[in-house]
Amino acid sequence: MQFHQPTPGEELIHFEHLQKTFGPKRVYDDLELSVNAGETLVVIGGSGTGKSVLLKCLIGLLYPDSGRILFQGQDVTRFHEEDFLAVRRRVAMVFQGAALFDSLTVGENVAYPLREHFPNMTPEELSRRVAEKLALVNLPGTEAMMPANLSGGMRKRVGLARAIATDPEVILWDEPTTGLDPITTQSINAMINSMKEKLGCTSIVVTHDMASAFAVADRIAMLANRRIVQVGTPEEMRRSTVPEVRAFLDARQEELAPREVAS
Ligand SMILES: Nc1ncnc2c1ncn2[C@@H]1O[C@H](COP(=O)(O)OP(=O)(O)OP(=O)(O)O)[C@@H](O)[C@H]1O
Repeated sequence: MQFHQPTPGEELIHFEHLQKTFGPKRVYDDLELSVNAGETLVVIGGSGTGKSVLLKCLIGLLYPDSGRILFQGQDVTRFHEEDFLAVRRRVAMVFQGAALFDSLTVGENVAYPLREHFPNMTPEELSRRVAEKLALVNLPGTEAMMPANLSGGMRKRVGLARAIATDPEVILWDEPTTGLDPITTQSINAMINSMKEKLGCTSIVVTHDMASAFAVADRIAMLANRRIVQVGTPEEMRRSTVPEVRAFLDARQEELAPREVAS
């Protein structure tokens, strides 16, 4: 499967009339969403609304019941496993819990997708690429460390280095800041922004964390009632009058507001 180098701003991904059920549970009715090359699109929505399922459908871990998912105009829902290899080289997923192989060193973790996608890469080239990606996530020289000896934030960054090892054009971030302290959260936000600025990557970020959403988003899409109810810039979303968006943001506002302390 061949894809061309996307031009910034062109429509890269289009979820079209997507329907998905799990048994009696309907997750999407008629979901529509476009993602443009070079942008960071954040998907927000309540728990269980189908944010992660959207990412999994894009890389073929799940299939929609009907509708299409166009990647540069090609319908990935019709792809066979071998075609998805080409998609997965271009679209990398950073999983919620970093999902490192605990028995492998940091360097071997980052080299893993390179060995899978480029079996003929020389050991020198492998080491060079691994060192380059670890430096990009501010973990230079950590190749020999074991995942068990890393902090949560470092594990996330190794997970990111592994995800970007194959130089993907698109990065999917599933709850990248969940469970992290404010300082690590900031460094992950900075990482998302720098992937766009330094490497021109397109990102889709799924998150509950509105502070993080506003820190990284070019556009925010809100998933509710089995469809995307609004897509807009952070400013447009802040001023939204769409009831589902208002209710979601107002609830988050209360969570974020400092609590009054009774004297
Ligand atoms: N493989 C699966 N088999 C059955 N049901 C599933 C599967 N994957 C997801 N679901 C269901 O689909 C719905 C959407 O799940 P999804 O993980 O996308 O939600 P989410 O919006 O990412 O939620 P959260 O924010 O809590 O992670 C949920 O009801 C979930 O239980």
